[in-house]
Amino acid sequence: MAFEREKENAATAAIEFVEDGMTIGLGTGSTAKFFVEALADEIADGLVVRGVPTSEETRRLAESLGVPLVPVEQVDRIHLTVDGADEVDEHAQLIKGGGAALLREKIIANASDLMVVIADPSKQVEVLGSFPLPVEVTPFGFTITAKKVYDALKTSGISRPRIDVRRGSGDKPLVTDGGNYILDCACSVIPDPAYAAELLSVIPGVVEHGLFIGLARTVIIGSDEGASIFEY
Ligand SMILES: O=C[C@H](O)[C@H](O)[C@H](O)COP(=O)(O)O
Repeated sequence: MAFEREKENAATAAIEFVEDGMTIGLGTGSTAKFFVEALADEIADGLVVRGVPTSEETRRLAESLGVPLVPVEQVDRIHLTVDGADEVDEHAQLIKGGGAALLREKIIANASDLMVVIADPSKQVEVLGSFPLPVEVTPFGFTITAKKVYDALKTSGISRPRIDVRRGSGDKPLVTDGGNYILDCACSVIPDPAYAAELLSVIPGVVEHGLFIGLARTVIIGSDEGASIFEY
């Protein structure tokens, strides 16, 4: 797998943001996995924290590693969330959802005192959009919703968006943890992510989109030797 060392170094560096007694949002994906593993090592050494997983995949991983979890309904404060990203630009705006976990990830990140993004250098971009933007939609009426998503992306300045329903096993639409579908929107360039986010958010049938604007305050980029930390 590419960039494993860089991902692991970014994840390990994020441990410095963890303090005893914290409730921590646990992100999803191959980079977040390294963080959950690093956290499990700290817990084995005596750290006392509780995790709130952002996907069933992360819940299973955390349970298998002995990371104590708290049901999201019982959480009154999340001190920190550490999560990966598919793209991060120089304003800490993100595309997320490559692993179909964007809805829970955004709920938890938005509820956290601090969101720390961990990534390898391949995720850094000048302008968001090379990675197809995931948009989570309700199965009911999803073809209608897809047309509205197309119109919204055009209005936001994307010249020729291309939208595909993400497929899972047996070529059926992939179903998220929340029971929804994902539209992958190839945009090439998203000239105004905040405007695109605003337009997508008001479409009936759109449950959530993968643009994370104004949520990440810290970005950690791993390298072969260590990691660089950027504060916003
Ligand atoms: O839905 C998945 C998440 O947004 C992931 O955090 C994102 O896709 C990055 O994953 P990875 O660290 O595997 O590249």
